[in-house]
This record gives sequence, structure tokens and C-alpha cells, in this order.
Amino acid sequence: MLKVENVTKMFGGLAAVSDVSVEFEAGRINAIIGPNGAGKSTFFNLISGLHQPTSGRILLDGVDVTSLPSDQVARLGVGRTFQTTNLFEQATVLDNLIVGHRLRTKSGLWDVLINSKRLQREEKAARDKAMEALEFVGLTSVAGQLITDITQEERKRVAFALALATDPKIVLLDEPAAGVNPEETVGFAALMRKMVDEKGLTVCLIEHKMDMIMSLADKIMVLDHGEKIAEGTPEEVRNNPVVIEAYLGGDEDAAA
Ligand SMILES: Nc1ncnc2c1ncn2[C@@H]1O[C@H](COP(=O)(O)OP(=O)(O)OP(=O)(O)O)[C@@H](O)[C@H]1O
Repeated sequence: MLKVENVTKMFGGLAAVSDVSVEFEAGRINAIIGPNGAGKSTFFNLISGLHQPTSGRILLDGVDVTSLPSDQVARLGVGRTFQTTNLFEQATVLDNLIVGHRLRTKSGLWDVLINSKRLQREEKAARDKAMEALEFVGLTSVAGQLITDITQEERKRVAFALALATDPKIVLLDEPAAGVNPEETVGFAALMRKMVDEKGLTVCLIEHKMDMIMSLADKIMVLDHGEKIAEGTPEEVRNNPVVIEAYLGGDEDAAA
């Protein structure tokens, strides 16, 4: 469903992503791993249209999305979360979701001034959609709470819900389990599995927590210094000498 062909991203003289080709199949959990600075976040930014590649092509269900801006890529079905999500701290969880959804609605100032039928319809749809996303991620009980009052783990779930509220086909999750405890990590793994099983989504995640990746991912791509050095099942990647060398060859987050 997502095909990346020979994609390179240069920042000045540095190849943050270097000639990477990979294919992610629909309905699978794909993981991207690699030492710090390997190019993982840049790779996500390229897929989601935040960066344009220096060369190469990105195809989503056969459609060339290489040069599209991020809002159009999102409309075509690529949802994502970031390492840190900026939420409106003094607004409720539900309102944060509704604002996220509104970015996709058509009503303009005129609709607001006359409180048009379209606006009312869209408001209700946004609210329903937001509640549905909150239910899916298990946050119904905190829908009315302010963001500032919820836990770190709940914030992360809000980020998931925001990504889901855009009706994606594929979700890119940037370190979804960073900063949460082992028990909560298990909960996030289950949530990702549920996205695939119940919503038929394709998941692509960047993660440093190896235990989680090894038990969760269907396929793993390993980046190092911008290059794809390996890909395969967790079993294949775990036993690949090139991967072992990349992780043990001096990068400090090896077994994180
Ligand atoms: N906007 C930018 N301008 C210049 N250099 C950048 C930019 N973004 C990333 N880089 C560089 O590209 C390389 C890859 O960075 P990237 O953040 O993609 O790695 P990463 O694998 O996501 O790392 P981490 O695990 O630490 O988040 C790094 O050397 C980084 O300094």
C-alpha cells in the first residue's frame, strides 16, 4: 500500500535518508528502528509530506504523493503522531479532538455567522467522530477533562485519537511508547494491534523499545546513517549480523 522508491533526503551535505526503498503491505504493523540520528523521523517526514525528498518517489496505493504538501497527504489517508504532541492544555480532551477534526471540514466564516445547516451538520459529525476516536483509544471517561489534568499515558492516547480522527488508511506513529511504563507499553501494543484488527489500518511505527517491537511488528526496517541496512521479520532482523554490529558498534541506545 505504501511504496518508497530510492528516496534520498539531503540536508546540506548530509544524507539524512539515503536511497531507501521499501514497501509496507496493507493491514500490517511495520516498525522502523535504528540508532539515534539514523534518519527515522526524517523518513516519516518524507512520507507525510512535511519534507520533500531530494530524489526518489513515494506511492500510496499506486498514487504518486512525492511532492504533495502534508495536508493533501493527510487527506489521502496518511495519519501520524509526533514524538511530542502539542495539545490545547486548557481545553478538554474532547475539544482537542474536535479542533483536530475541524481542520477537515468545509464551513467558513459565513457559516459561523449565520449558524448554517452545514455548520450544524459538520459540528455534530465532528463531535461524533471525536467521541468515536476517544472510545476506540479508551478515553471516553476523560473526554470532559482538561488536557492539563490528564496523565502522560492519556496524552499519548489523545495523540492516537487525533491521528485516527482524520480517517487514515495508514498511521505513522513516532515513538508511541516513549516515556510510558512497561505496563502501559503493553497497552499501547494492544491498541496498535486493535487498529489493524478492527479498523483494517496499516501501522508504521518508530520505536526504541525492542521488546515491544520484537513481539509486535510483522516487519522491521533498520536504518543506520540514513541507509536501509536490513529488513525482515523480527526473527530475521534480530539474527542479522549487520544489525547487531550497527547497534553494538558504539551507539549508546543499543538495548533501550
Ligand atoms: N531539518 C533538518 N535540518 C538539518 N539536519 C537535519 C534536519 N532534520 C534531521 N537532520 C539530521 O538528519 C539526521 C537524521 O535525523 P533524524 O531525526 O531523522 O534521525 P532519527 O533516526 O529520527 O533520530 P532519533 O532516534 O534521535 O529521533 C541527523 O543527523 C539529524 O541531525
